Amino acid sequence: MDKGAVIQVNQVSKHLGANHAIKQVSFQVRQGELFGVIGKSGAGKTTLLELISGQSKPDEGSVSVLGFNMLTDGDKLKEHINFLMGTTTLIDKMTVREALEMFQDFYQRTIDTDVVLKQFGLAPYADKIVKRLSGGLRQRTTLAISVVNDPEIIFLDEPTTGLDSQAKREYWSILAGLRLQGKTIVIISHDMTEIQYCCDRVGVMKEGKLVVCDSPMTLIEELPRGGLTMEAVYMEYAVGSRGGVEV
Ligand SMILES: Nc1ncnc2c1ncn2[C@@H]1O[C@H](COP(=O)(O)OP(=O)(O)OP(=O)(O)O)[C@@H](O)[C@H]1O
Repeated sequence: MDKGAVIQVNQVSKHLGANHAIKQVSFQVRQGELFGVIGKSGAGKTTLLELISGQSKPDEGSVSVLGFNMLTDGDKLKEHINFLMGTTTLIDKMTVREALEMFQDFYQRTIDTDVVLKQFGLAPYADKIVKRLSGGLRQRTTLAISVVNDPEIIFLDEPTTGLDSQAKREYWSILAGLRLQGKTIVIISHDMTEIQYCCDRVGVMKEGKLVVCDSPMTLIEELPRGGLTMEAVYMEYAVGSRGGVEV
């Protein structure tokens, strides 16, 4: 693993039924990075996140996270990472505090509930039922859950989908705070504006391949046909004909 890399993915492939969902993907994520994964629906983003967070195993290739080999040391890694899916259904009927406490039980190392509530501005809502909160506060609750074990790496699958602009801004400002604490964050998003302004680097997926991976600014500046935004990068690599380029 390169110095500074906390995630190292080497030539990873994964089949899901008849689908070749991930095709020889290689990349690294460095310590403290906010790393975005983008691509069309079905491109393989969630499957990739599941592979690097230890939720599933590759058919070929290797994944090393924080120096742990995911094939042999997945259980040891659990304490050091957290994986947040988009849904809040599981915690809908609980209070915010109950939800945090339930997830704390999964880990040996945990942060005090009141500290987490305060950090995420959730103290006034601690005894409210999650389902009755606004979308922004619900997503803030799920993000708070994702730090209960003080993880070094957090994986987020489309956490801001459905949020209004203000709630998105609040969400990303909390992510920026977590990054300042040195946490590494890998996030899937369909919102090219938030990807452009908030991520350190972005990987673009197309049909199971990682077709390009760099900082948003570099990707924009090096667009072969020009363009000023991540939207143009998305159209070029995730949708357009350059989607077959290997990195
Ligand atoms: N359990 C499964 N069995 C068979 N094929 C699957 C399974 N889960 C996903 N796939 C297929 O694997 C491919 C990658 O799916 P994946 O969910 O990773 O895409 P995605 O980029 O996350 O899409 P979205 O943006 O819609 O969430 C798709 O073609 C999908 O239909």
